[in-house]
Amino acid sequence: MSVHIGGKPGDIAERVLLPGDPMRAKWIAETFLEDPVCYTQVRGMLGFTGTWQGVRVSVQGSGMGMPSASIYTHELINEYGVKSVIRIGSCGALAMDLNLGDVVAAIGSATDSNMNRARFDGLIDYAPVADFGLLRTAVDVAEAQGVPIRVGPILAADAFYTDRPDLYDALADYGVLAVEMESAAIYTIAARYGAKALTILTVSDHIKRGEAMDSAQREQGFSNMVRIGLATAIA
Ligand SMILES: O=P(O)(O)O[C@H]1O[C@H](CO)[C@@H](O)[C@H]1O
Ligand SMILES: O=c1cc[nH]c(=O)[nH]1
Repeated sequence: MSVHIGGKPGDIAERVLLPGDPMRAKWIAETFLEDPVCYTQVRGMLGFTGTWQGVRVSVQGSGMGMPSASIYTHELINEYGVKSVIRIGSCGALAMDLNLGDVVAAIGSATDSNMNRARFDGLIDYAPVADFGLLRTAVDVAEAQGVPIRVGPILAADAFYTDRPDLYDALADYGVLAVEMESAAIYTIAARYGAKALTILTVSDHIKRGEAMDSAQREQGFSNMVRIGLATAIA
């Protein structure tokens, strides 16, 4: 086991879906995977391995925010040999033409996190980006599944409750589609250690319009995103 994941070597597939919420990991495993086995419950951050369409896939909760997601991404890649991580998350939309339930694929991730400034000594504004092959596959499988997918940049924010909504307005002016809290760290760590990463999100809230999904909308919207994530992972 690693410091934060209880699985033995070999318990985790090379392809991992990474939802923030460990209960979403459980729901994905029980709803979509065949023969899911829970390999970790450390800190309640559940992880499962099973198969989808005959291919081994794991689903690992990563928690909220970049410090937490960094730990799981780092250990999955470096301790368990994971080759691709696909974040499956919720987000708050900034773009006015996005609606609740829409699926977004993050081509790149701006961030207010200090983690990359520390990495590059404050001298470089590193640009965390998706793996192009995974992104292209996700777009293709979404099209094949008949699910519209919006590709564009997002913001990975440290704070869920912001004191600076004016900055969100400014980012929207630059085409930033939505806000979540993990993608920049996942993209950076995957790049650093030679793995592939993609973030796929479902719009659970519209920040500018003050809208939020109800539970029925969440389930259907998240199902679309999970199917795209799984099909991308095994392609
Ligand atoms: O739905 P998840 O994957 O947790 O993602 C979003 O939801 C959490 C905030 O409610 C943050 O983790 C944010 O990134
Ligand atoms: O508004 C939102 C919704 C989901 N996740 C976020 O980080 N922000």
